[in-house]
Amino acid sequence: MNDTLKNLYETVLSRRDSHTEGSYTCYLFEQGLDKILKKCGEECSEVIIAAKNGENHETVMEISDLLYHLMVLMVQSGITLEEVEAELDKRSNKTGNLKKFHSVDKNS
Ligand SMILES: N=c1c2ncn([C@@H]3O[C@H](COP(=O)(O)OP(=O)(O)OP(=O)(O)O)[C@@H](O)[C@H]3O)c2ncn1[C@@H]1O[C@H](COP(=O)(O)O)[C@@H](O)[C@H]1O
Repeated sequence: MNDTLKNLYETVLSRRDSHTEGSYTCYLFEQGLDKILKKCGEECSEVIIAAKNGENHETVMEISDLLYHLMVLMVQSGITLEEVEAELDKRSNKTGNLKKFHSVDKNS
């Protein structure tokens, strides 16, 4: 991914404090958290439907939409990309997670 997500995050962050004409990101920030969450939910559902239908090109498009809207949610909530990366790095040090998840499934 190189710096793609980082660059996207930086663009979204810069939009939060600007009033760029015609910017969809500015529109989302103006609408607020409920709108951003609604879009995250919609895009998530669209990923599921596209994947279920085996439409890989469409799924890539929807995953990209979802990642973008998650970036907007992160900026809105004051969550940095570094925080997510740190959590993923922490998890990468731990393997053999199957048993834990399996026992959770059994109890649900
Ligand atoms: N990655 C994206 C991106 N992905 C999706 N979208 C927009 O997300 C919207 C979602 O489409 P929908 O049909 O679901 O929603 P809609 O009906 O248009 O709008 P709603 O009323 O439902 O909110 C579309 O308008 C897309 O253009 C994005 N808009 C912006 N970016 C990035 O943000 C940057 C800045 O964009 P602006 O803020 O528009 O300048 C861009 O250069 C991109 O890097």
